[in-house]
Formats: sequence, C-alpha cells, structure tokens
Amino acid sequence: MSATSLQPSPDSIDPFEDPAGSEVSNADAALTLTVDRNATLTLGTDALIILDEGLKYRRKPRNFCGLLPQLSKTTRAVPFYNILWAELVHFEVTIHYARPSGKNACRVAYVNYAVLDKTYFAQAQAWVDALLSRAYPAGVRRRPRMKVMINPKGGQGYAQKLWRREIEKIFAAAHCEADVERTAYRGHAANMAEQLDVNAFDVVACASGDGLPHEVFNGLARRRDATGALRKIAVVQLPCGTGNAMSLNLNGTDSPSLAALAIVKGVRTPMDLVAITQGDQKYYSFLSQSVGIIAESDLGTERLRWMGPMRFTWGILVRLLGKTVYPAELSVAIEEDDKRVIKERYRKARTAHEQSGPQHSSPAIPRLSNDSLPPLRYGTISSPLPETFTHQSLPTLGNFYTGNMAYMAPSTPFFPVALPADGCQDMVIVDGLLPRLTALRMLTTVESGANIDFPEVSYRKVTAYRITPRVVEKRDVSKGWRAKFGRWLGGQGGHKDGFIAVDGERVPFEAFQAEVVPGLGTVLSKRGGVYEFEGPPGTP
Ligand SMILES: Nc1ncnc2c1ncn2[C@@H]1O[C@H](COP(=O)(O)OP(=O)(O)OP(=O)(O)O)[C@@H](O)[C@H]1O
Repeated sequence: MSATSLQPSPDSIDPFEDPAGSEVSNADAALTLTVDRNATLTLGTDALIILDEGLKYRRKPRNFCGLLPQLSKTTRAVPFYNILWAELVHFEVTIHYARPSGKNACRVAYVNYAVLDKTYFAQAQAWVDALLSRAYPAGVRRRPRMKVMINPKGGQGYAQKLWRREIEKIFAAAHCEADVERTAYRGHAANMAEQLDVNAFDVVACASGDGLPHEVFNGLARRRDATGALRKIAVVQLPCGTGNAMSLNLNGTDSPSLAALAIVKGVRTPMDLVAITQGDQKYYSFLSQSVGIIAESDLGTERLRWMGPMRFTWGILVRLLGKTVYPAELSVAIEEDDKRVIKERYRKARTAHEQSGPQHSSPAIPRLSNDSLPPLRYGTISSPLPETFTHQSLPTLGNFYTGNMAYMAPSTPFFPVALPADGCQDMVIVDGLLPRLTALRMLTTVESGANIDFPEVSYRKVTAYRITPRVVEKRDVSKGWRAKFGRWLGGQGGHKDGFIAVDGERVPFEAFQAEVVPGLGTVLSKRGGVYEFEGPPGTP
C-alpha cells in the first residue's frame, strides 16, 4: 500500500466528517481509550475516531458567520496523517492535529480529555504511543530539527508573514525544533548552508521560492564534507515565492500550511542533482535548465511583472506566434529516447513504488561522512567532448528544456515521467518553426502530461549533455516602433543576448555542460520515491 493511501491528504478529508470507512480495524480493547465526558478515543484503520456526546453541542468549525451554533454528530474522525502530536500529562490526553481551514490550508486544533481511572496510566500511555506510531509511520521522522531560512524578498515579500501565520504553529504543535533566520542578501542562504552545523540539524526548510533551495544545495555542495552533508540534511521548501515547483512536486501543494504538514510527515527521499559547469564555474541544479523560449519567457518578461504569473504564459504565446528560434549545438548522453519505453519504465517504477510502500524508506539519518563530491564522469565544459555523446545541430531550436522534477509551475507538469532518483534528467526539444496552431495545441496538453505524446516533441532520458547556444545576429533592436511594440508585448524587444535559466535563475549566455549525479541530494516528500504528479494519461 502506498504512503498516500495510508495518509489521506488533508484537503480531501475533513476531520469533522462522519468517519465512514474508518472503522475500528478489530475489536481489540487496547485500541480504545475511555476518557472523561463519557467519551472514547479509538484508533481506527486510518484515523483517530472520537466518540463524544458533548461534540453535539459544540460549534461546527465553519458555521454561518459564527452566529448559529450548529448541532454536529457525536463522532469525529481525524486522519492519522493530520495528527501532529499526542501526549499524556497528569492523566490528561492532549492531541494536536491539523484541521482543514478553507479549501487550501490547514491550522492547528486540539482535543483534550482526562483519563478518569487512575489505575489505567500505563494503558493510557501505551495508547498514546500507539497513536503516535500511527501518526508517524515507518519512514517518517518525529520532531526533526530544522534550520528555517526565510527570504523576506521572496514572492511578493510575504514570506515572513506566511511563516508566522501559517507555518510556525504547525511545526510547534508537532514538537519540531526550528532555528529561524532571515536571508539578508542574495547568496546568504548558500553561505548559511556552507557553515551549517550539520550535526545539529536534520532539515533545512526554505520559506521562499525555488531560489533558496537552489542556494542551499549549492552551499552544502561547497563544504569539504559535501557528500555527507547533502545526504544528511534534507532540503525542503515552504512555498512562499513566485516559483514553488519544489513543493508542488514533493508535497503536491503550494499552500504554506499544507506544505508544513507534509514536511512534518515527510519521508526522507534521495534526489538526483545535476552538476553544471560553465566557464570556470561549477554548481548544482535540482530543478531545470532551459535555453530558448522558456528561459526567455521567464527571465525576459520582467517588464510584465504587473501581469503576475500570467506574464510567463503571455511571454510564451508571443514567442510562439512570432516563431522565434534559438540556434544551438547539442551533444548528449542519451539513456533512452523511445517514448513508449520511457513511459513503460515510468509505469513500472510507480507500480514498484506503490507495492513497496512507505516502509522502503527509513527515517534513519546516515552518519556524517567526510567525503567530498564524487568526480564528474564526463569532465567539465573545458574537457574534450566525450566520444560517447550524440551530436545534434539545432539551427531552428525553439525550446530546449531539461528537468529533474515533473511540475515546473502549478498545473504544468512539463516532465510528466520525471522521477526523483532515476539517475536521469528528462530532456524536451521542440523546433521553433512548428506551425503556430500545432504549437498552441501542444501547449494546451501540458496540464495533463500528454505533451510527451506529441510527435513534434522530442522527449528523452539523458545522463549528461553539453549545449552551445549561438548568438543570432539581430538588427538594431533598440529603436523604432516595431521594437517598442515588441517590448510592450513582452517579446524579444531590446535584449541583445539570449537567455539561459538554471532553476529559474539567469546564468551567462554561453556554453555549459550538465551531468546527473545520482541521488546526491536529499529531500522530504509525501510519498518517498515518486513525485506528486501521477504521470501522463494511461498511467495506472
Ligand atoms: N534579503 C534578500 N535580498 C535580496 N535578494 C535575496 C534576499 N534573500 C534571498 N534573495 C534572493 O532572492 C532570489 C529569489 O528568491 P526566491 O526563489 O525565494 O523567490 P521568488 O519570488 O520565487 O523568486 P523570483 O524573484 O526569481 O521570482 C534568490 O535567488 C535569493 O538569492
């Protein structure tokens, strides 16, 4: 059984619904704790069941303007996934849990009962322990020690507020230790990660967009004990930025509170990182690299920030309609380029993961080793081109996009068969001279993951590549009404150089080499081993 089937998602199950389907798994009395107010607390199959006559007279959590106390049923179910902590102190059982609040959030609530029978302490303690082990099943570490890094400039500048309002209380209720620090400048998170006392923490949580996790991976990679640190410290995202792909992929949400709950219940998961060498620089990417339309639509549309997230889609549309091309030379180590085989392998990997269940992951944190980073198999951008690479000239390249995760943005699983640690990146190449209508149709299939099936989309699993973008000679693009109109539309306008994006950040427009380093990074995820996107149509 999969982790998710054991742990219903908080937004799909309302703890205050009648617990249909959450019956007591057997009649074992040890599963039920009798408490005061004539109530019982029972460990069901996948939820804690509270039977309490008094609930009838409590207000329902969401009543009309809080004016009409509604009668509710006498039974409630709280999924184990939502249980944050339980304890027995002075014959009082207190259970904190995450209660859905609105459509896309949760907040901390609790119940509290006295154990009346004073000879019953040992049994009550055993019951609380049993509840905690259901709330934190195999593979989930209790009370992780977290270094929280908040980017006050991330997204629309609300990260600090979101931390206070939506996240902090969930971590506190789950008894997590959190050492909080705000980033003061670009690169600060990398410096903090580089100097982190890795023995004192299990997790670095970034209250930010995807920029801070990128920095943290790289800060850890700069250490002498880089490999050990990257394996010991799980890097996670509390989605507070503009781009929150990491959280969408690992936790299936970009809601800060739901992500906080997912992190509390997260399974340690190894994840491939991609070593990038460019000029004399070497750094790591965890999410994506793009040359061409995606990079330009993301980084070259700053003037359109007023549009919000729409500016990206608009940027793509303008370029698609303009049939913009980004010529490049590509050399690549291809692992598989038959889409049918790729999809079949993905399906098998998911099935194997579902069958192995959450037990395959261990909450045990490896002992810190002093190993530095493994050497690169294919050298750097300065090394001779490996003979095993396949060479391709791409004079009319429209989109070059490689990804290590499925979602690149909400509802945009650009790489529908990506896996966290399959030792490969997914590479998409699309020609820039596609008929406009075909290009638009293709764009509309991304949401379902069916873009992989488009004959015009080249989709491969690759282990390394080198790409050399060519600078296209342009007319003087800074003057004239055409240029002005183009800029106003968010088109190429005044950019003389092209764009390359690594994890959404701009890097110099020059050749780079990328190589997958299998399982080098560690993250926490909801399922451990697969991303939250279910796969392209036809994946069971
Ligand atoms: N105090 C700070 N001042 C300015 N920049 C910072 C600060 N702290 C972090 N940064 C930088 O902000 C960048 C973007 O951060 P993040 O990904 O959290 O936000 P975002 O809103 O999703 O990103 P973007 O601005 O790229 O859309 C990161 O590269 C990071 O280095």
